[in-house]
Amino acid sequence: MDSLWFSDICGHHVSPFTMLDFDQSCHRKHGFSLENKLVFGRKLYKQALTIARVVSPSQLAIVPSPDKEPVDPDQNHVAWTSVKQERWEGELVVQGEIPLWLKGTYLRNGPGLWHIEDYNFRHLFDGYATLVKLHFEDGRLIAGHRQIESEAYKAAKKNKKICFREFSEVPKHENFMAYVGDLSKLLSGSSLTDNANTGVVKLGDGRVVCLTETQKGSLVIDPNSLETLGRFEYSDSLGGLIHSAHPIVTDAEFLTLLPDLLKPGYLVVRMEPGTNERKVIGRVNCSGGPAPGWVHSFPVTQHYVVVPEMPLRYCAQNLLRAEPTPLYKFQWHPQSKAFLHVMCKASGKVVTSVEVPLFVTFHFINAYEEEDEDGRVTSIIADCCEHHADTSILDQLRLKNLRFFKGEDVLPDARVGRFKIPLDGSRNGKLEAALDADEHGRGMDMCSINPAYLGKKYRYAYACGAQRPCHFPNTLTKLDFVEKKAKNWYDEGAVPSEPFFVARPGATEEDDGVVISLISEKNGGGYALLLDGSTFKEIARAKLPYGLPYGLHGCWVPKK
Ligand SMILES: CC(=O)/C=C/C=C(C)/C=C/C1=C(C)CCCC1(C)C
Ligand SMILES: CC(/C=C/C=O)=C\C=C\C=O
Ligand SMILES: [Fe+2]
Repeated sequence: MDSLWFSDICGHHVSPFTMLDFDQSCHRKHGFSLENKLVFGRKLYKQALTIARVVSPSQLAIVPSPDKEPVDPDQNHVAWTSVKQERWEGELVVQGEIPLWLKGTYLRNGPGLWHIEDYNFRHLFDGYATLVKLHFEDGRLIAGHRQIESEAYKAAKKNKKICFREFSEVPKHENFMAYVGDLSKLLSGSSLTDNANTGVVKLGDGRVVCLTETQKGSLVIDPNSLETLGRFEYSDSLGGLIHSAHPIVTDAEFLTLLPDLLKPGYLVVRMEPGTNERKVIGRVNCSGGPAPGWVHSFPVTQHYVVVPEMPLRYCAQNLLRAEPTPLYKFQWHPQSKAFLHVMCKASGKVVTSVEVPLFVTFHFINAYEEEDEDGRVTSIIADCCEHHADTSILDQLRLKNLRFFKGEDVLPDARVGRFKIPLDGSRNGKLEAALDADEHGRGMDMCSINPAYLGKKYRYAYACGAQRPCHFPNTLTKLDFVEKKAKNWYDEGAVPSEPFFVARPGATEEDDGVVISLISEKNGGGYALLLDGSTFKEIARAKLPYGLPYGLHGCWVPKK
């Protein structure tokens, strides 16, 4: 095996020999003018004063101790253990056969480093980004991983402490005045993280960008060397601090949502390949609640953008807090209800806003238009990985919960939630399971589809399901929405990452292609796995020199 070995995460030189038993201890408003910023500033300042009144300065100075690393090393699954070293690259030995048509690079991003010195992070989403590549060519596989050099990561390494606000972590303040100073930095966004640890997308112009929920956390990377090339600077003046972590990216466009926390609503924006300028398609005002619902992702059809308004809403007070709340930067507002808004992509007009049953989702799977016999669009179907309107999944993703699996069946139930949005002016939409959730063990998240079916009527989706008892989705699952059946792949004790579908060039069947996943094994090992998109049977696997931490979302960069 040809391989390059680099220094470990703390800068010590590591040889291939010492590596395998290396010890862990040595891991973004429309015209957001200055005036708006000042209004936002005043609002936040008032909230800060309220918090300061109820919490004494000494309490503000104290950040509660993070969750401790597990004592029992047997419980320390590699999926939840910081990546062993900064970077590695090498060719893998392949068992089985990689189809010769598979030419390109699968990239996967995720939070792979959950400690700085002896400070252990709290939540899965806090980790500093680890980018993984699997380059397929001529039946061979070159793998590699590398830490993303965000300002947040570099500063943490240099100063040996967290320096920016992460998902649940806030830099420790020396005193009350430092806390107030940090609040003013929050207004400009300068204290927010740029730790691009959620997804990676290939823009129509070829640039590859890693993303998270803060706009400043949009970082351009080189898909071959995995080097961080710099920040993706949005050249427009839309302002704001956060956006959806999952833009819809095709060769023709980049669509995303910018939540407006001041005047609750969302801007739907579009960016053309070769530009850095987002243009506003339209604006949706929220139908309920004090703030917009969290928009980690959203679906599109061929002519419409569906804007979800989930009752799990952003919460300005929680953004300001020095210590995490049970729902982190969010708050559950069931009385504010749940809505789906449908915007025409061409005109920017909101064609309908319907109330739907309460729901909780991170990930929309796909959406499409239903027509009558005259070709008129009568309704929209939108599918998501739905957590039964239960926010407890966010808590389940705390590292202490992920690291302590003692065989209890504690993964909250989830299903494929299928929304039906009538376009006849009715005020209510429906939400039902697209298939019996027992087909996939009542676990459901981390989904992909054949990208050729984006926004169109589709039959298949790939996701992670559950073989119970479990505490985290542990199967790779192929969902068939016509037969209402699922095929499941399972390896005892292993944690598979999001199954990613790559279509065979020239394919005419929706499921003609392969599904790629990276598996973290219970013995500390790991492997890249290829399943046949149709049969869902294994066609190849390749062992990595050491197991990698769990990762989130990926993209495919075809070889030109
Ligand atoms: C990894 C994942 O799925 C989600 C990550 C979410 C992040 C990093 C959210 C970060 C945020 C801040 C750092 C402050 C502003 C609010 C919010 C977007 C939640
Ligand atoms: C890993 C995950 C949910 C698992 C639930 O069953 C959600 C990840 C969200 C971020 O991309
Ligand atoms: Fe996601």
